Amino acid sequence: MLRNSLIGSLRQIKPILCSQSLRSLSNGANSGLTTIEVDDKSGIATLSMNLPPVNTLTLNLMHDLIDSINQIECNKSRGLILTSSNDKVFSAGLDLKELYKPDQERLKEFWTIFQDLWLALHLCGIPTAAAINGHAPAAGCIMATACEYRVMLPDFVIGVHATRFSFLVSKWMMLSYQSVLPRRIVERALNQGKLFSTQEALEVGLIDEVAGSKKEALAQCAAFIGTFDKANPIARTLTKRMCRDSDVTELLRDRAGDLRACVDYINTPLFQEGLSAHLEGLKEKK
Ligand SMILES: CCCCC/C=C\C/C=C\C=C\CC(=O)SCCNC(=O)CCNC(=O)[C@H](O)C(C)(C)COP(=O)(O)OP(=O)(O)OC[C@H]1O[C@@H](n2cnc3c(N)ncnc32)[C@H](O)[C@@H]1OP(=O)(O)O
Repeated sequence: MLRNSLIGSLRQIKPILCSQSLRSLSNGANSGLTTIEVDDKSGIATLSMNLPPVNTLTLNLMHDLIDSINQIECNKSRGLILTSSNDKVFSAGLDLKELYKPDQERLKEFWTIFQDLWLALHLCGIPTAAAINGHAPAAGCIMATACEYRVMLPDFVIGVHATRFSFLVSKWMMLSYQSVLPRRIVERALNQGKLFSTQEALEVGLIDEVAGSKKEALAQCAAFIGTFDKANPIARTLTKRMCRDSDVTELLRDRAGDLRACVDYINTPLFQEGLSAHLEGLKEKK
């Protein structure tokens, strides 16, 4: 709903009628794979992904995330912190099972909702931060880079390691990475399929801070959100959207073309063989 209105005019204040009252953040029509907690004092909403074992981005989780982001925006929270209920994994990225020998219609739906999720995070009108309390590979990293600030716990990895399995990424996913890291580092990291340790991520600027615990990470994200207190919220939202306009336009100008290219690529033997080997590798780990 929100995303559609934004697609019409990126520069407009979101013209939505939010009828829910502040703090009545039920998870209504969604599958309950996310939870929202609003801090009464700060007004900041913490959005947790809660799909064991590793928060893979399934259709349902992505649907719930988009629904929750909309609810948080509608309820005029002061900011949004994205995190995980799992203490080892922020998100394992896209659900690989959806990409293996896929049903074609379902694959289209899957990729479209992934595009929607990226747009929802990118265009979220309120300040956003990611408390990365576990591993964040692939789309887990892309979600974090769509937020405005990242705080990560030690001894985890983050990055887009797609080339290790003969995967490609769409240009808008690369742009997300590139909005946080210098182009030369993105080019090298994407080509290498590099996963950065927490310390390496801090050194290159992929994350903004390291925290000793999840509680500290949430506090550091909240402190970041507090830095916008003096900004007019409408001016801030418009400025954020202006800053992100070219990346978002890259996807919006040809969503259907992106979908076609992805579906075509996912169906290639190169992709399917790489994915099969990757899934085997995950099984053999045990
Ligand atoms: C113009 C052209 C454009 C082309 C674009 C085309 C296509 C798109 C291509 C790529 C898109 C990339 C984006 C993605 O996000 S792809 C997803 C990549 N993610 C991964 O590779 C992560 C794999 N997982 C891990 O590395 C580990 O699980 C992790 C470090 C996250 C956690 O380790 P841990 O030891 O705690 O847990 P595991 O025992 O490994 O996992 C538990 C359980 O979960 C299963 N699983 C893990 N990750 C995934 C996943 N992403 N999808 C589905 N299932 C996953 C794992 O197999 C275990 O299952 P089981 O054995 O218990 O049944």
